[in-house]
Amino acid sequence: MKPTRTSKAWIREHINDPFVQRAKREGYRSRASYKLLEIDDRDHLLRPGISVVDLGASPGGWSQVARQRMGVHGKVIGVDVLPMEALEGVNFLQGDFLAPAVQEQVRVLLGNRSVDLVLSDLAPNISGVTLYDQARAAELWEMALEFSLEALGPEGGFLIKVFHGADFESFVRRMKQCFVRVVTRKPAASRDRSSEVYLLGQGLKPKHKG
Ligand SMILES: C[S@@+](CC[C@H](N)C(=O)[O-])C[C@H]1O[C@@H](n2cnc3c(N)ncnc32)[C@H](O)[C@@H]1O
Repeated sequence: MKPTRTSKAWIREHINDPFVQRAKREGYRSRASYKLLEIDDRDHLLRPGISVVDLGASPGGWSQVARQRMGVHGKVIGVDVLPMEALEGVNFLQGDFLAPAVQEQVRVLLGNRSVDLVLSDLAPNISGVTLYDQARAAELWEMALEFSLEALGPEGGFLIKVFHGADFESFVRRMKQCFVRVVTRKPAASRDRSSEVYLLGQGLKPKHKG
């Protein structure tokens, strides 16, 4: 297929992107690694020995950062509908996170252990139909939140990528109902023109504690 003008512009921008070049040099699988590195520099989420579930893990940039910063101890479970090349110290599950059977597999991998940190960089494929895409994204946010409420320990954290748009404000309100502390992060590697931001919730409010 002949590349369109927009896809050519995207490829040019991608190749020239300083974070893409840096990721290549430094051995990260995606430019997204720099988003988590910056957030973690500020919020100190990744500590040795914790257990982390990385939703939307492929190609593995966030799981790499988690593993690096946690050292050899602790658990990292990655989930993605796409395949992911194996990463040492990361349990990867390929499947649709919206499927109850896939969430059950994550629980089995966790054993009886509660989760310290749920990361969600989940993003649906964009169809171009705004209302449909927003609804798909909001469904993923809600599922990731529901999973976190059930899986996190009382002091756990939940970092999620969301987009400004129809469901944004109501999702922020939901986060504030569930977590003691909710902050917004927009790391430098998140492009200015992108409506994405990251929400970080920490500490479950009493009615959500297990
Ligand atoms: C922005 S990418 C994640 C990049 C990753 N954090 C990294 O650093 O390499 C978003 C991912 O979400 C995944 N995804 C979207 N919907 C999903 C679903 N329902 N279940 C599992 N993964 C999904 C996509 O396949 C894609 O790999």
